[in-house]
Amino acid sequence: MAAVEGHRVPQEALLDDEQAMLDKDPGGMLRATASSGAQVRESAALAAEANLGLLSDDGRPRAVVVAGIGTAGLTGSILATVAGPRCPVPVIGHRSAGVPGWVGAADVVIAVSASGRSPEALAAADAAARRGARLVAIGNPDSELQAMAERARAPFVPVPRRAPARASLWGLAVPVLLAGRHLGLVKVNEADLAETASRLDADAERCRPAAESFVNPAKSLALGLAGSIPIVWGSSPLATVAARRFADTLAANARYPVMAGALGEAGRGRVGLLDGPFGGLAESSRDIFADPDDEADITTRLRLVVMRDGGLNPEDEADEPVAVEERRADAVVALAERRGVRCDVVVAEGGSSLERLASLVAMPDFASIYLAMAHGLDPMAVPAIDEMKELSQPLPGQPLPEGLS
Ligand SMILES: O=P(O)(O)OC[C@H]1O[C@](O)(CO)[C@@H](O)[C@@H]1O
Repeated sequence: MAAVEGHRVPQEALLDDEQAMLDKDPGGMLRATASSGAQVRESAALAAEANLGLLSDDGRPRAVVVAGIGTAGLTGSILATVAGPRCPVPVIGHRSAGVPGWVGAADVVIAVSASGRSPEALAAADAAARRGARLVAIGNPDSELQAMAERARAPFVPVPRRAPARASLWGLAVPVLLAGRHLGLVKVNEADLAETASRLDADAERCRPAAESFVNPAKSLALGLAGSIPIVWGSSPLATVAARRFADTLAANARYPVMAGALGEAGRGRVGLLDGPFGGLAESSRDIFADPDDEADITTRLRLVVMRDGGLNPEDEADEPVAVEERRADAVVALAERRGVRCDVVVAEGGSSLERLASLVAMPDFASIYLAMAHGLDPMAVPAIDEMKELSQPLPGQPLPEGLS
């Protein structure tokens, strides 16, 4: 096994030392995350140059499949949530190789891969072309994905790969949304994109490494979560996408086990965790006078993060009124308080769904990086992912996914 470096017990002081943090980030994860606003602008310009208009030539599709894995796969959830509950066409995220069996000429496949070479996205592009579905591909220029799109005479949006996929979310998501706009699924306009980019810039400024913990919401969220098991619940479908994103970055960057999901669903089952050995039971038996540095006294505790949406306005066309979501969010905060389970609330802001999503994603993205740093972990290099890829390579002679050779 590769040697794993870092400190099991988080070291708060590390987050006050800007140089130590930058030393722990040789790949530039903080810088890449701070470029989110620039990614929105750049990808909007790149998408405008790609021939996405081709997508609208054949009218509204029967269904749209967004194919890709990891962060690329999350762009499908973003398209679905920004399209909202009244979207006239099903938007389906497909996170394994190829496309669902029913996909045919009436459908659109959006194949997304930051590297332009994930087997999942390549197999989807190949399957879409063979089945006569309309295809659009998004990813690294001069990649296998671009070559496949060209062979299929499909539009390709070349998103330069400057960082790992998880720090390229906005660069990948914007072309997916703009493809969705050409298909009549979303109404994202230029002002929404500009405001989203500005918000991402402003959050990067608030969360910059030089800003100390008491004025830096990402550092204080990271320190709050340090040593706990985070549970992240979203109050609405949009907030749930942000909750899942936070679970992804906490796992990949900080290597924390996280539970994330929709608060509505959690309220019918998983909310029981608040009563259990890591929730209320841990809190009621905790010795508040114990020395926090005494390892024998460290109790693993839950920490709840509630992503609150609040909706754009109370007349939102959702099937569930905003007031119901709001009451549920208040309820879970009250439940946590009654049991002594610590809780953070992140509240969405902004005038469009996209900007609101950005407001729930940006600060927690930084928090996941600071949490990695508090443990002395390089947030970018994840040896387990490389080892996993290496060990799961197909053996010589074993079949590859459909369409790949
Ligand atoms: O976007 P890509 O390059 O297809 O990669 C898919 C996923 O695979 C990883 O690179 C891990 O191998 C993730 O970081 C990423 O989200």
